Amino acid sequence: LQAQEEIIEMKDVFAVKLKRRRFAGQKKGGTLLGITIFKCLNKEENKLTDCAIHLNNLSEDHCQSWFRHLKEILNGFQNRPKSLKVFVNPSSHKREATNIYYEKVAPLFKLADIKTDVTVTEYEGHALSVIKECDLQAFDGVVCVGGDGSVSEVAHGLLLRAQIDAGIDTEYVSKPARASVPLGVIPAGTTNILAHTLYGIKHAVTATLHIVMGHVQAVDVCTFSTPSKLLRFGFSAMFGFGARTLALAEKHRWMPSSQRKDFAFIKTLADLKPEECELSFLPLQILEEDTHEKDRITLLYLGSKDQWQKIQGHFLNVSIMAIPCLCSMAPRGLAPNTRLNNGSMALIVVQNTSRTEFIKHLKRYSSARNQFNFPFVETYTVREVKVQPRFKSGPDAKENTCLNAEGNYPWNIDGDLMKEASEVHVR
Ligand SMILES: Nc1ncnc2c1ncn2[C@@H]1O[C@H](COP(=O)(O)OP(=O)(O)OP(=O)(O)O)[C@@H](O)[C@H]1O
Repeated sequence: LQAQEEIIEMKDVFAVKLKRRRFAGQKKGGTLLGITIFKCLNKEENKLTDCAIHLNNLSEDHCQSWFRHLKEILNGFQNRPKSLKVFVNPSSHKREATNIYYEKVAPLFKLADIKTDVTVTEYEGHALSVIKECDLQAFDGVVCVGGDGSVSEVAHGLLLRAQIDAGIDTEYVSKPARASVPLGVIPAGTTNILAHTLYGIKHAVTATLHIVMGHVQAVDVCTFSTPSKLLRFGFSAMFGFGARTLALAEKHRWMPSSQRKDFAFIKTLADLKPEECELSFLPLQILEEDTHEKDRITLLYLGSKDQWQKIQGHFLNVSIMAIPCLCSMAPRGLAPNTRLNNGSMALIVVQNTSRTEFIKHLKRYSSARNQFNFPFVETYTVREVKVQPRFKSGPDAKENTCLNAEGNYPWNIDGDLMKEASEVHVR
């Protein structure tokens, strides 16, 4: 019999336990059998899973000394969290976030000896109010179990708290302070664009293991403001079709969520209308070599810095995205021409066109073909954008069904509906 040698790298290990034989119901004691090492395994592309390796040895001294030694090495990994503040949204998707947390996430946190303080949110805005008040310094990170709406509420809360702690006026934030702790995202919602974009996959165990292993990824985030005040922090926004669809879906909250979204999508497509507005943007200077994918049209401004550009017209949709926004409908992303932390945003402008052409453009998001390769689509790499809708008066205004009585225009910010009458400045 030939002994097989296997190497386990400690950087992949996240827990070690003494293994004992116990009878059913027995909590303490038991015959020592050896030690068990828990490691994080990269099973397939982007997917992480945990696996247990049992090392059998009947000597108590031997096992205790190995256990202590391995524990010491694990405690030396400074980037791994020891204490986490967790928010679970029980109403996400089909109400399975609580189950996902207690069945898939919490056992791995326990195994890795991570202390948790869990808030199961009771209403919209609950996580935000807890973050404003809680002792964030007591935690190494915040974890959100839910969909994009929950994550963006928590991200907004963390950034708002960072401004307050840094003594910055939250009415108008010109140079935002960074969040003091990282945010972990466990996908459990209807849309999970943030988790999918961060981890390349929508998978709760993968997300948990990234958190346990202390993997930290810097992510670009934007401020959305009117000329007079900060509206919120966020990662992506849509104005026009993407926002009208959300506004209509929100009006039909009584429908089951996927049915509501399909209905709103089809109805908005049937009533397709352009928005008249003026877009001003500050292009980012990028070197030619940075445009990797040749098949994507990215208009790069190599001209002088700090020069605002303006386009006016009738637009079916305007997307402003600081991250690529991967989802099942768009596996390469809604904005594949930006990166998670390249300090820029993708501005994607869809000019008015026929419904048939617009559908062709939308269909390409799920195919391998370039969704921007149409004469009516323009993409820009920008640092700032201002969107100024042109308010219609007279009979035209009535036709504009998504405008409410106050003349507010809908915005889709990270899947949350926001209504604004004035210019919105994204930075
Ligand atoms: N207990 C609660 N009841 C109702 N809403 C809540 C509760 N807790 C949090 N929320 C709010 O629910 C919203 C949607 O949550 P989330 O995005 O996690 O779920 P979702 O299923 O992806 O949502 P959606 O159906 O909007 O796509 C968030 O804005 C959050 O603030």
